Amino acid sequence: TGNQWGYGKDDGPSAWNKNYPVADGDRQSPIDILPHQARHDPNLGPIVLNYDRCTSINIANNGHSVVVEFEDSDDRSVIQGGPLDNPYRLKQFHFHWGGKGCHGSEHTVEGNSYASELHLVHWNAVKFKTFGEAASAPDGLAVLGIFRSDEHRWLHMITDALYTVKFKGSVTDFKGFNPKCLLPSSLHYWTYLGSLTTPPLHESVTWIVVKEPMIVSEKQLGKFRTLVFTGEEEDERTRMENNFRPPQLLKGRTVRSSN
Ligand SMILES: Cc1ccn(O)c(=O)c1
Ligand SMILES: [Zn+2]
Repeated sequence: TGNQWGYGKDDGPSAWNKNYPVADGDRQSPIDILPHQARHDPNLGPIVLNYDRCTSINIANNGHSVVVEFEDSDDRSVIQGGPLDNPYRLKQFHFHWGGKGCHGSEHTVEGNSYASELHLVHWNAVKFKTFGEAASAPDGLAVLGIFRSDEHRWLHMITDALYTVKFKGSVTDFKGFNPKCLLPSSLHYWTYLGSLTTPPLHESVTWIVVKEPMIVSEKQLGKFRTLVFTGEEEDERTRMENNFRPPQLLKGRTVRSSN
């Protein structure tokens, strides 16, 4: 009904263009990254993350993923540098993952998927007044994508909280979590202009995909699969997994690489 979408056979990525024609647009995400065809750009400086004063608020199951929201009423936690012309405020982070052990990342590298992908979503509060306004503007969002391949010491803080958000619509407090602990040591990256990977698929994202994957264990990934897409009040329990969109056409875009 209406703008209802999901990852199933009938409401999944191949059906999204019915309600969201931009799905067939010229800067859609994710993409398959070909490192040897990425243009090394010496002008691309390092990514700078100022998360030390970030304020996490809650963790929620929104029926598509598990999301940790942050206080974004000021510039307390921002990403800047790299391809970005100004600081972008951290709004939320969430994950995409696969079924039992198989692929699950959204971006792929030379056709290879990782088990999962973390997205840290930021918005351009210099140019726009609200996240909603930024989300539909070409330079409105910056999403940091981090591949997740096998045991991560800090991830237990997330996986230990997942049982509290098993059902769609559940929200619990999640304070004092700094997502910097989820990042790999080196922040070398690929960057390109793309879109949200879920409806409404706005072509508003400057993607910054970190090359080095973070390590999570199969056990930890298994805990993400204890979540369900459906609400507690619904009778069926549809396990939350394979909530990723496959790679989209590059359509002439250039992918740049930091050093
Ligand atoms: C804003 C937004 C919404 C969904 N997803 O998957 C994203 O990566 C970013
Ligand atoms: Zn995402």
